[in-house]
Amino acid sequence: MQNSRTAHERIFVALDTLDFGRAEELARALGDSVGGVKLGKEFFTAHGPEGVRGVAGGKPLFLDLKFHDIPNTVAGAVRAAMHMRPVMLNVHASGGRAMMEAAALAAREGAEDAGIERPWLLAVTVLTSLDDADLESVGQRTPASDQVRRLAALTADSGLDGVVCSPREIAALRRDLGPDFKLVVPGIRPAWAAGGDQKRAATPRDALEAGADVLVIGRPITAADDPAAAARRIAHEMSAAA
Ligand SMILES: O=C(O)c1cc(=O)[nH]c(=O)n1[C@@H]1O[C@H](COP(=O)(O)O)[C@@H](O)[C@H]1O
Repeated sequence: MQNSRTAHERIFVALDTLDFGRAEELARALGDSVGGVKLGKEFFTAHGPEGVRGVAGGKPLFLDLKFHDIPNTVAGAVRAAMHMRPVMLNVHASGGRAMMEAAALAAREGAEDAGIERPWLLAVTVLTSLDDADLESVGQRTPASDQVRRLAALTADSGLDGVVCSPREIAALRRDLGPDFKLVVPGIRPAWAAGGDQKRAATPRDALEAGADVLVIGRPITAADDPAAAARRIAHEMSAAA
């Protein structure tokens, strides 16, 4: 996938719903206001690959299935995912180097088999819904910001294109890993939107200024009375930062 230039092209809208009709309607209504759609575990578990192809249509697709398993299993899943023609796909960095290397090889070979351009292969670092106290409760005493940097370095070393991180870590990762490493960023909350379950969040403008490549935004757009207007408002706020 090419790095997008205009603000709205950098937005991938998260269509987190079980309702196929609603996802289709949102994808249609938001068509020109965003750069692409993100379909993840909620929609995929309900509607499978066929549902994903149906909703994405020809739009750029971020397939967010966050694979995390032994290398052989993840490689097979990545290969199968290529038939949904994603431009971005993710695994969990905490699956480790061997898993990520297997995923990278599978993405190269799978894309060739499916006759598509190889998607950006990304690794999720520390979920944006977790803070330092949550990490500590699962035995992880390193602060989220340090853990994200550690996992992002491992991701780069394992040959992936970039990471999914929170807006709070963008600046440090840009310094650590340079301008070409892809930073795809959920946990985006305009000042006028509800925070919900996102704990490491920031505004679209701050995320863009810090150096995000793509912003993943769900409820601030999809739960708005007029989703297309909300997406345009966010793109406008981002343009002010560019
Ligand atoms: O990989 C992701 O996309 C992801 C990683 C992460 O750390 N945090 C996170 O929120 N996401 C996804 O980004 C989207 C954010 O949606 P909203 O919180 O509604 O804006 C959801 O679909 C999440 O599954």
